[in-house]
Amino acid sequence: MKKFEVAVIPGDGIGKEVVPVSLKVLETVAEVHGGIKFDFQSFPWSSDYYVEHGKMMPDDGLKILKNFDSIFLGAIGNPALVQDHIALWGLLIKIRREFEQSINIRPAKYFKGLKSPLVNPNDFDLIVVRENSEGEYSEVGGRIHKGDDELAIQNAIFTKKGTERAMHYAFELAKKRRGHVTSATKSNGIFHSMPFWDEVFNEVKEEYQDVQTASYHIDALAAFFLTRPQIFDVIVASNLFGDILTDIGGAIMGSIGIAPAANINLNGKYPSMFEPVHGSAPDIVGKGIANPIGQIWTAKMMLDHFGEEELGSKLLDIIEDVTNDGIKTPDIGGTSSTEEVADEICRRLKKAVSV
Ligand SMILES: NC(=O)C1=CN([C@@H]2O[C@H](COP(=O)(O)OP(=O)(O)OC[C@H]3O[C@@H](n4cnc5c(N)ncnc54)[C@H](O)[C@@H]3O)[C@@H](O)[C@H]2O)C=CC1
Ligand SMILES: CC(=O)C(=O)O
Ligand SMILES: [K+]
Ligand SMILES: [Mn+2]
Repeated sequence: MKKFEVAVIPGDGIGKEVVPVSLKVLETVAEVHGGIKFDFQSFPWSSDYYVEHGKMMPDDGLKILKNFDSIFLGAIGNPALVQDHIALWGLLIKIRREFEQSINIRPAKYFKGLKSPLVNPNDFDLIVVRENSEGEYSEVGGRIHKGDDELAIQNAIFTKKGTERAMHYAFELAKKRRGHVTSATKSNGIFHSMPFWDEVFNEVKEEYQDVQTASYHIDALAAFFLTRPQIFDVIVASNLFGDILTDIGGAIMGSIGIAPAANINLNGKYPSMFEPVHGSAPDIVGKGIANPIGQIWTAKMMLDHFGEEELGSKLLDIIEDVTNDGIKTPDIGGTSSTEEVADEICRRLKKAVSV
């Protein structure tokens, strides 16, 4: 029996709704598999925790998390309680950085039974490799003066190592897929970092003669996500560009509520973290209508990470079938609740394996 110790952080808002039902799905996966077991330990670190303790997680929070095989996270952010940058940097971004989760992979594909807002969505199947530890997400800079003379400086950080690492990951991934990498740049408007990004991309691509490449400015690339998403295989992007592209990736599938993500630690020193692309969705919290698919698909990525690809792909097939059969939440045109969708996925998992 293989045992996986998973730290669970539901976080804020709908994180607390989609995480529990996804754990039920994972329990069902373990049950039908027979040879794996999950040991979940849940942590209440969140904006509510901040209100009580003045911090998003205890001082030894990272020390506690370090010993787990992975982290399963919902979403962080409740702007009514804590300013967003304090909340995110105090937990989500802290974990990504301190645990050297330098890559964030975020797939998007045409999904059976989903109504894409695109008139002609074609059969797209892409994955964004988002640099996850530097770039435009940075604490470097500052603010001075008050009033009309106030100014803010925000520095973006692009290291050769970090940039190369993201690109190598993208090329290796492309070799296992359709052999194409697109670089998201903006070297016409951004004077230093993006010409550097292009140079590194041109260097790295020399090492992968069998992989085709393209490079587009982020503005045009974002538009191509809408007009011709089928041209993309792997897209490598900086932290901010990747963030923006992947909300669009969710949207063209039919809802941001479906899109999954994996924050990958490459050096094996720390656990990786699995979370959906979406946030805490304060506008729908408490209604029981949050789409659990992003979180469940994220669980599938965690299964892949644990080497359980076969069951992972079965789970994704089932998610797609359930959607296709109309058991879906309102964001994708259904009338089912969060719980009903997850329960149906569990029911079919049991059925698929028992026949
Ligand atoms: N990784 C994380 O934990 C992230 C946290 N946030 C935080 O979440 C809070 C809300 O941010 P927003 O910009 O509104 O982004 P959001 O992703 O939470 O919501 C954007 C829109 O998508 C909808 N939506 C999101 N997930 C859904 C789901 N599973 N099912 C159905 N509809 C869904 C929401 O109802 C909303 O209309 C903020 O505090 C923000 O900082 C935002 C993005 C990522
Ligand atoms: C913070 C955020 O929006 C993300 O990581 O996707
Ligand atoms: K999230
Ligand atoms: Mn985002």
